[in-house]
Amino acid sequence: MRIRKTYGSRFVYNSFLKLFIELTMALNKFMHPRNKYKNKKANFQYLAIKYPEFRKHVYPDVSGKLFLDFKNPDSLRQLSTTLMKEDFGLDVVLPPDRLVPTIPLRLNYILWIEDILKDSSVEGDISGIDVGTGGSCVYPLLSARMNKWRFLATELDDTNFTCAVKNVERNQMTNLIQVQKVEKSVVLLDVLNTSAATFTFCMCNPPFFMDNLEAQGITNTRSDDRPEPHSVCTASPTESVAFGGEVEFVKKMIHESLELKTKVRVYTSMVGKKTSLSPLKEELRKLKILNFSTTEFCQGKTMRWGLGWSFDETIKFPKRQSCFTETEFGIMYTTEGVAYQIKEYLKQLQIKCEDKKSNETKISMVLTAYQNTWSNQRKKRRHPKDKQLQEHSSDTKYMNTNNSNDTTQYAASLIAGETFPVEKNQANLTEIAHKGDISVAGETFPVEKNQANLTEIAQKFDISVAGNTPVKRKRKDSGSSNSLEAKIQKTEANSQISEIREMIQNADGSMDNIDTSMNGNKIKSESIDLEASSSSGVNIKRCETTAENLLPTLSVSNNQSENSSLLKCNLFVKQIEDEMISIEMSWIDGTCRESMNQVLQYFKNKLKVSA
Ligand SMILES: C[S@@+](CC[C@H](N)C(=O)[O-])C[C@H]1O[C@@H](n2cnc3c(N)ncnc32)[C@H](O)[C@@H]1O
Repeated sequence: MRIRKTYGSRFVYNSFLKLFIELTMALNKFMHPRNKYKNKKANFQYLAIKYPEFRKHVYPDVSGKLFLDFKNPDSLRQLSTTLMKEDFGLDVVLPPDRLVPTIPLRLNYILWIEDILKDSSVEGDISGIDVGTGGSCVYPLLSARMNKWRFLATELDDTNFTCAVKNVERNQMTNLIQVQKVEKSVVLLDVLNTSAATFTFCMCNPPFFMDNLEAQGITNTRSDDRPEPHSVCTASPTESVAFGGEVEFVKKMIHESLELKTKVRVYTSMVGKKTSLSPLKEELRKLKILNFSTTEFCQGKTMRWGLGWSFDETIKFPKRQSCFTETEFGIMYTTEGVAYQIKEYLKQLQIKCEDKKSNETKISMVLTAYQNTWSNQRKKRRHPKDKQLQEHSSDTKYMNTNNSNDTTQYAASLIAGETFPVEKNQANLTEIAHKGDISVAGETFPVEKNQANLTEIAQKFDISVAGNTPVKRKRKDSGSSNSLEAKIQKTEANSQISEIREMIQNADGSMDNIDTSMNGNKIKSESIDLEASSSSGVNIKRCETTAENLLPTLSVSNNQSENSSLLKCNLFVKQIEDEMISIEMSWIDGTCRESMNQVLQYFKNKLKVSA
């Protein structure tokens, strides 16, 4: 999994943040357990030695490892034909400019049908219909080879039809597979109405796009900032486009099945988009077809979904097993899964979470936090002693002490968390300064003059810098330095630096424009704009934080009233594309807007860690 981006919306200043979770982790481990490619990746080295045609499509890297260009349709075609030959003994020719079947993914579908039949105790002579078999005739050929199932394969496209017939003949399977040319308007009816034959199941990989514009990617829902797909789409418009796309195609199948009823014992179809499942399930319910089920097919970086329904009560669909119900912080690529995981984090953070109206593609909740439990987590893990210090801080803030040295020492400790706070402060600041210019009280200190800047900044923050200033110093604005408020502000100032540092570390990349302004003894962080260069970068924009805002973060108060909340915000987990989930937060109320950034950043780090 990859966490791609967070950003503050432009239309509401820092009130809306988004985190995209792109589901690009290899899905192989979620392949069907009997899929032969689950634990055995294709061995390009071996295949290149054995098949000269395949050899032409692989390239070695510097270490000698062979690669295939998944964006080259010819290479994909060669890979599929080679795997069919090597692993199934099938001689298949795929027409150019037509869909190239991905063998491991096609196997997942066949294995699911095997499961349905097994769970329903369907044995003996098995016959299936493959609606739109393609030029490869891949499902019938593989199923006939694996299970000796008989097939009626239909095809609309002339080129595909001719090619499918030849592939069947080439493999001497005409006794098991019959390919039939069909007309556009119907899916199953024409084929079955004229015959008394019954079938055990039907399967279909429908044309997925609703029109040529969608096929060309002009009107699809893919967001601009997503990376290019891993492999090229090889399907031609004639085979990939149908009016209304896959939803209308499968709906037509559902309606036709109402007429055909048990002439086919199990109706199934694959869909290429998860969002297609909801309207199809709705249609089934509307038509009172209640014996239905869905499944997930996972392979490489691709996911597809299966939908099955039946009018035969003896048909039992295998218990739905989501690829992503691995809990306890194994990533789950569904809105429910991500929401579940986020709730676990919220529990750990003691952030109140109230569920709001949700549906399959959008889960809503309202979060309320009364104290900052998310900052400096890394440090807390590394230095449990700091926790004591922080607890100590919570206590001391109620103590009316005049010992400003203690406060300074503690403030330094918060940053350093070590026995030698001064050196650590230096390291912190150096690290921040190295990332870019630092602006203090409206003045910008260029990155080239780090050392000079550090001394000056340190004075303003009341932080000692090794070699330049004494270890313990008093703030210049002594008027407030002895007061409780000053101590908290000072502590928070340092804590704030620490947080910035942590954000920098967490963002996995170099930062530009760290702009931390100090205004007297108040911190005003006008803009923390962290743009990481890495793909898992974080871009947290425009956050406004003042020391006054931050004060409640130290109030580890027993009085957690709504009014004193540090952060109250909406959180939405949304399925925005098949392979993309977003976590969005929008501000409702609270005393520290920056905290919303921080909590989102916390999720980002945790999700990444657990991926
Ligand atoms: C997405 S392709 C799937 C091909 C193949 N089954 C596979 O999985 O690789 C869809 C196929 O359905 C065919 N097709 C479209 N409408 C059809 C219809 N009404 N009846 C039969 N085939 C159809 C297309 O020509 C195309 O070959």
